[in-house]
Amino acid sequence: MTEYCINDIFRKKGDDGIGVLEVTNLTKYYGKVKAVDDISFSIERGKICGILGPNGSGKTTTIKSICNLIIPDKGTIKIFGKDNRKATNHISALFEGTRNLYWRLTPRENLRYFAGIRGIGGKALEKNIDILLDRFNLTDKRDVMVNNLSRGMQQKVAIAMTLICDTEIVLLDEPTLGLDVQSYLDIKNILIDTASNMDKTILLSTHNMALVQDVCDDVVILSKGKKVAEDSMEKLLNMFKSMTYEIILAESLSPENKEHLSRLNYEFYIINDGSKIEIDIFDFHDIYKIIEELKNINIFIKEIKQKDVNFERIYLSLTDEEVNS
Ligand SMILES: Nc1ncnc2c1ncn2[C@@H]1O[C@H](COP(=O)(O)OP(=O)(O)OP(=O)(O)O)[C@@H](O)[C@H]1O
Repeated sequence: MTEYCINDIFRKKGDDGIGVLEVTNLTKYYGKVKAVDDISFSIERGKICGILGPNGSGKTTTIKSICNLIIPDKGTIKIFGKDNRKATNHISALFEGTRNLYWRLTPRENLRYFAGIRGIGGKALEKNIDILLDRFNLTDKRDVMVNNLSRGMQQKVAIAMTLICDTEIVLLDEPTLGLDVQSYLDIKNILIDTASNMDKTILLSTHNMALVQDVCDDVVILSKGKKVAEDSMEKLLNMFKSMTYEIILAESLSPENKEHLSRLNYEFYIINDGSKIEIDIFDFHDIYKIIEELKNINIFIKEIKQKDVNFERIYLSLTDEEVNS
């Protein structure tokens, strides 16, 4: 067994901009189903990248290909420039919640066992287990059987397992599924802290758009096996901010008026029982056309303002766009 040789598991991040993970033209068929269709993307060191998409869009297939659990039909995956099949020691992964845990072991024993599988042991490991458990607020639970911990605590132990081997890349599939608000906030903060203070590069698959907006630096969006977007969170939010308007009406829309609006070729969101409309436009002139349409059906506008957009709206817009095209 090798001595755990990390001097400072919580070292500061450095060398931003290095391409840690590069996926190029990844394609995978299951029989006749093209699960992943010519996807390329890359992630920089120390960043959290969200891989998102509707059910069946190819996220798990992509993540499992990166871990070398699935052999793709086409494409390459490079970890620090090396073929991923020769670089699995740089990756830790968490799939399907807490399935990596042994229920009859304590958090400390789980972490020790998991590190042991990768040949890590010794006094330094014990010290790092303590540091990790402290960071996850689990010190007082370190000797309690995992079976007797709350769901949120179990999830935190499961995430800690992906960090104990100190791999540069951490892949997390739905890390906050089914958690209460406090556990969700704990894990959200741990993810941000992990990427920025532990120098980890995280690829995160989740359907929780609030989490994505809160923690991700970059996002890759898949739909039906194809990549439909790859950009920084900041750019996407800025881009869509200038295009989302809130229109407050003098009175609520009648069912006939709602139907009239639904027939127009715009993405309307009717709010507050019809007294407010939100709309995403892609051409600035459209806002004048919409004002005109509302005038034509005798709807008076109290106020129009540009709205802070949330990522969920962007996600729906990008994935719908692909579905409808
Ligand atoms: N082992 C398999 N055999 C056959 N088809 C599969 C297999 N695994 C996945 N698929 C198909 O491949 C496509 C992509 O599946 P994948 O699990 O990668 O999507 P996903 O985006 O992770 O979905 P979810 O959000 O539901 O987990 C789907 O059409 C799915 O039915």
